[in-house]
Order: sequence, then C-alpha cells, then structure tokens
Amino acid sequence: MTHHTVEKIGGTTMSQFDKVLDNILIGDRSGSQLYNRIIVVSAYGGVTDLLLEHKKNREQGVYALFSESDSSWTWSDAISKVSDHMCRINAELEPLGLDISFADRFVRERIEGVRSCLLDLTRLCSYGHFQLDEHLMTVREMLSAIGEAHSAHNTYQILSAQGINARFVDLSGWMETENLAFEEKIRQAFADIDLENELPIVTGYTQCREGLMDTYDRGYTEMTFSKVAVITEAREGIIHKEFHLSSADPKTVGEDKTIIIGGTNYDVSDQLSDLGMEAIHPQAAKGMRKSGIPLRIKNAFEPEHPGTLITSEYKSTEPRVEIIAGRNDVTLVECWDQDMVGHIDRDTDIMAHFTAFGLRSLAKDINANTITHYVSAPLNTIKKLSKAIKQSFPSADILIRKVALVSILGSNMNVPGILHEAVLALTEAGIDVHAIHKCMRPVGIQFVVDEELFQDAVKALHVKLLEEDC
Ligand SMILES: Nc1ncnc2c1ncn2[C@@H]1O[C@H](COP(=O)(O)OP(=O)(O)O)[C@@H](O)[C@H]1O
Ligand SMILES: N[C@@H](CC(=O)OP(=O)(O)O)C(=O)O
Repeated sequence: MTHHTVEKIGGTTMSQFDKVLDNILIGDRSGSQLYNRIIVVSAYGGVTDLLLEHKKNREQGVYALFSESDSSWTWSDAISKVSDHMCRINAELEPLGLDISFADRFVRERIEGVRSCLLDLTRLCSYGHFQLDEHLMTVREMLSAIGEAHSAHNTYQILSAQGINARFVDLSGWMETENLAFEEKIRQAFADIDLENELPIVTGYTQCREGLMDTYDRGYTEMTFSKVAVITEAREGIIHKEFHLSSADPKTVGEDKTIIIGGTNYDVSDQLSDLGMEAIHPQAAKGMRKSGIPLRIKNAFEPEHPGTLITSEYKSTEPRVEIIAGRNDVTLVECWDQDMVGHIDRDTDIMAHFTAFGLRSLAKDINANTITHYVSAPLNTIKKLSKAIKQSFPSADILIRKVALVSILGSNMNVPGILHEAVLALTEAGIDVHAIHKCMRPVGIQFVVDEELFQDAVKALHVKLLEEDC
C-alpha cells in the first residue's frame, strides 16, 4: 500500500504563495514529512483568464482574440501583457527565493515560443488550404499550458532554493514531439521518481493525445490531479482551496453561521458540481471514486483543520440536511406543445438542439404536453436555441425565463417531512416555489425560485434546516 498523497493547489490559493509555503509545502515539516507527496499546481489566479477568456465575465484573453478571424494583432499585444503580468508575479516571489532572471527567462521562452507558433499558424492559414478553426483547440491547449508551466516551474525553483529536493514535472508537452495518451504520459512521467526523497511539482495542465481541453475545458487541472492519483495509486487526494466545504456559501449566509462539512460522499459532490460549488470536477471525481481513493478538501489557510473527507461509502448516521447550494445563472426553456401528447421521442428531438448548441441540461421537468429544461448559458445562445426548437415544433409555445436553483443536499436525507419543512421555510420567507426536482435517492431536493430571490432562498433554508435545528 503506497502512502503518498496527491495534492492539488487551486489558482486562488496559489496567488497567496507565502501561505502555500507555510501551510502546505514546508511549514514545520521536516525529513520524510516533506516528501511522500505529489503536488499538482494550477496557474496563479487570473492567469488562465488572461490566456483564454475570463471564466466568469468572459472578458477576452489571448485565445478569444486570436480565434476572432478579423486578422487584427490584438492577440499579440495581449500575449505580451500576459508575459509582463507573469514577470510581475515573479518579482513578488523573489523574497521567497525565486531566481528572477531564471524565472523571467522561462516565461519569455514559453511566451515567445507560443507567439511564434501562432504567427506561423496565421501565415500558414493565409494560403487558404489550412483552416484556422481546425487548429483552434490546439491553440487553446498550448495557451493554457503556459499558465501551469509558469506556476509549477516557479514552485520547483523556490522549493529548491529552500533546500527541498523538488522536481519539476512538466506535463505541458513543451518541445516534445511524442504525442502520448493521457495515462501513458502520466505513467512515463512518474516512472523514475523516488517519492520518498523527491517532491514532484507537477503542471496542472497535461498535453496528451486525447486533448484535455476538448473534453474538460477549464477542469483540466483536476483531471491531471485525479489521473496522477489513480496512476500512482495514492492513498488520498487532497485539494487545497481558500475555503472549507461548508453547509452553504459563507458569503451568502455569513461565515459565522456556516458549518464545516466533516465528511460527505461522491454522490453529494456530484450534485454540488452542477450547482457551481465544485468540490472537484465530476469526471475527475469518477477516476478517484472508481479507484477507491478518498478526496479531502482542505482550507489552505487552516492547515491544522482536517477539512472534508469525501468517500464513496460515507453516509451520515443520522438522516439530515448537510448542504444548501444553488446557482442563479440559470435560464429555463419551457416547451409547451399539445401536439407532443403521445409522442415517444419529443425530448430526444429537443435535446438534439441542446447538443447542437453544446448545452447541457442541469435539470428537467416533464408532463404530458410540457418539457422544461434548465440551462446555464449566455442569453443570446438560449434565444437561438429557443428559435431552433420553435422551427422544429411550430405549434409549440417556448418560454425562456431567468431563475435560480436552490438545493438541499445530504448523504442521508431520509428525514420525514423534510420536503414540507423546506417549502415552509421558503413560503415563510415569501418565496414562491415554481418547480421542485426530487428523485427517489435521498441525496437532494431542488427548488426553482425567482432569480432575484436566490440568496434569500439559501438563507431561509439554511436558517430553518441547519441553524434552528442545531
Ligand atoms: N458550500 C460551500 N462551501 C464553501 N464555499 C462555497 C459553497 N458554496 C459556494 N461557495 C463559494 O465558492 C467559492 C469558491 O468557488 P470555487 O470556484 O470552487 O473556488 P476555486 O476558484 O478555488 O476553485 C467560495 O469562495 C465560496 O464563496
Ligand atoms: N488554471 C486553470 C485550471 C484550474 O482549474 O484552475 P483552478 O484550480 O484555480 O480552478 C483555470 O483557471 O481554469
């Protein structure tokens, strides 16, 4: 039984690197406590946004600018700004032992190498036979890789400067001609690493034949983390974040009111990932779940706290609600069509349009003549979707409306009358429930409420089901 852990450090946490050193990487550790770990790092917070596009407000990064075919050179100015931003990060890390000239040279080499590739690609496509859009996913992969290579290389350097036997494990594919499959790449990278005496610092981005971004897009770091844990047979995976996994968003209900979740299971974790509170990307969880590797979510700024342990087996001994989670960036698309009565495959036809627009349904209501899907996507995309559905079903009335989804979740929610209690909590707070989603498995109940009442709904449920019951 190996006894090493694989530990992922998120971007927001990486940006407070002095605390990462004290709380995660070194602190009061010595001897073998420093080793028997594999550290997978994300890019520093905000860097990938500059390289691609902003994860939340979609502000254009290098990739977004490059992929616009208006042949302007704004992308080149943008990548120069990324280079300068990375070197400013380096400068802030000099007091921790970073060799600035070496670190800046690393940044320039990667940035100018990618710039030269993109210039060559632009020239190649100008001849007409090569189509730019056939190469954009590769461009997206190449740009993403820079961020994680930067943070991993810096971390490796700083640890080495502090006398730790760190090892830079660069999975970004830089200057590699062999195009290995994901698992093979990881296997080869760790084949000759002595975990007892070396501390691997791994780029969260992996270049591989399958192309992580095509399938997982911005979840690639957790895919790398999960695959490394599975391939190296870790005893536990740890994700260091800047918060505890709590009974609700501390920013909504107040940090003093939330309860830190001590344990939960991958079923609850799956539900959370659809509600914008991703403990771990569900596909990344799948690998660890199937390998029986526990996942621990730790608060990087409270290293002494054990955090939340997520296993497949965990089930609360007493039936209870554990978490209130939700999201208000949701639009419902309701298709009411009395001509659908009796049709077997109407939803298949509707979902074909969702697939065409690359949209995933977060939840669904259905009855004899009405099918409603809940999606998170830009409104203009949803309007196009709605138009496409209407063209397929001219007799249908299509309603689109912004709403919020609020869920009560638990590893054992066999609480008699819990549905009544939850609806009562919302009603007493003056919040109408427009729809309810509940399956037979006692893991969650979801309420559809007005978008603007999202936070009130979370608070009302948290007070009634978690604070008053305590
Ligand atoms: N149940 C919850 N427990 C903790 N934080 C939550 C919860 N629900 C929502 N949040 C919010 O999620 C934020 C972290 O979002 P996330 O994107 O997962 O972090 P990161 O950027 O580190 O991956 C927290 O800062 C907190 O405001
Ligand atoms: N750095 C990438 C990958 C990532 O997962 O970051 P984080 O661990 O901060 O979510 C991004 O910003 O998308």
